[in-house]
Amino acid sequence: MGGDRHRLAADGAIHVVAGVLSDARGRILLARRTAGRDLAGAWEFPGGKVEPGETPLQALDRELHEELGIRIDRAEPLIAVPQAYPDKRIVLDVYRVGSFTGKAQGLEKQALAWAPPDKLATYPMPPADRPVVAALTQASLCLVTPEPEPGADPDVFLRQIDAALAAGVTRVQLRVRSLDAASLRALAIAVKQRCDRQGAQMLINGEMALALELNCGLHLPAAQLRTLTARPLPAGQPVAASCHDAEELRLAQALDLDFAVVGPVAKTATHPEQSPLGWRAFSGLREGASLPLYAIGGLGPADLATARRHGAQGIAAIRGLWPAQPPRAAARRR
Ligand SMILES: Nc1nc2c([nH]c(=O)n2[C@@H]2O[C@H](COP(=O)(O)OP(=O)(O)OP(=O)(O)O)[C@@H](O)[C@H]2O)c(=O)[nH]1
Ligand SMILES: [Mg+2]
Repeated sequence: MGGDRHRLAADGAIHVVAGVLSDARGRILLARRTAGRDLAGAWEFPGGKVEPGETPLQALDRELHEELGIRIDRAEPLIAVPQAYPDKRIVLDVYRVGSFTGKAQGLEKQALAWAPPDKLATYPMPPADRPVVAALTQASLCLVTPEPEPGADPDVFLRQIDAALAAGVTRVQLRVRSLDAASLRALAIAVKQRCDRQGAQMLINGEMALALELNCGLHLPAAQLRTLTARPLPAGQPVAASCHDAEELRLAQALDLDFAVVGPVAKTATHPEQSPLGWRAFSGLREGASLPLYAIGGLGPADLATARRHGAQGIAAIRGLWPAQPPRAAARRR
């Protein structure tokens, strides 16, 4: 609710707040937009437009009180998604409501549903909500592996993978161009085993045949993305792409890819020749797409909150997520 008065963000976008409410079983509350409003029939996170003079949390508390009859005790920022619709631009500013008082009811005749997180993606939702669902259900840290040192013992590389997984990485893009086919295949099998063991997801960069053989994901460099006319793997296997501009993002979305990695956001040691996008341009790209994005380029786990504020579901990094020192082999530890 909220009538016609609403607050515009500094760049002219409509500021919308929405809440993620969970029940004791971890299910998440969705509300169905009623007939006669924009995006009628779509499922959404309850909320609405911020009014002049309100803070985002005051607006969220008011909206959830009007729409559901509850009051917020505690809420934390989850992700803010800039999104361009045909008739307007919004920023969907989503909060995880840690605790609330009252029992949620559909006070505006809207249907409500408590959805298990793994079922969220099956509800038809507005485009701005897709990155929100990704932020709730997918990896926030995506490691892109550095090239193995020439001639180095592959075990050192694998121990570093283990350390990165132990530190919280749950998605790994194996990006290796310097090895011959047999060594790459052996390394990919070993990395996949480690990811499987830790419940992490592996995508291999550029190697479609290996992705099929190992039943893992595929990450497309932008040049390879541009050669495709259809999604290269079945729906169960994730496919992602590196994108640098709106056209590559459109293509990734048209091919129904699962996510894109966009950057470089900041200056990065591994690609010093590329000039950085900056967060403002990242948000501009975010606004025109609805697939989940990872921000990459000079970032680390400490940048996750900033990335989420600009609509990234997570950060991807080589150096930022790679253990600085190869951990010693277990056998040599005393
Ligand atoms: N509440 C909410 N709005 C969303 C979501 N996703 C999304 O694109 N929107 C868009 O954000 C805009 C504001 O939402 P709203 O219609 O709930 O605003 P409101 O409660 O103040 O009601 P109003 O229709 O009386 O102005 C709509 O254009 C809506 O389509 C979402 O998950 N939750
Ligand atoms: Mg509303």
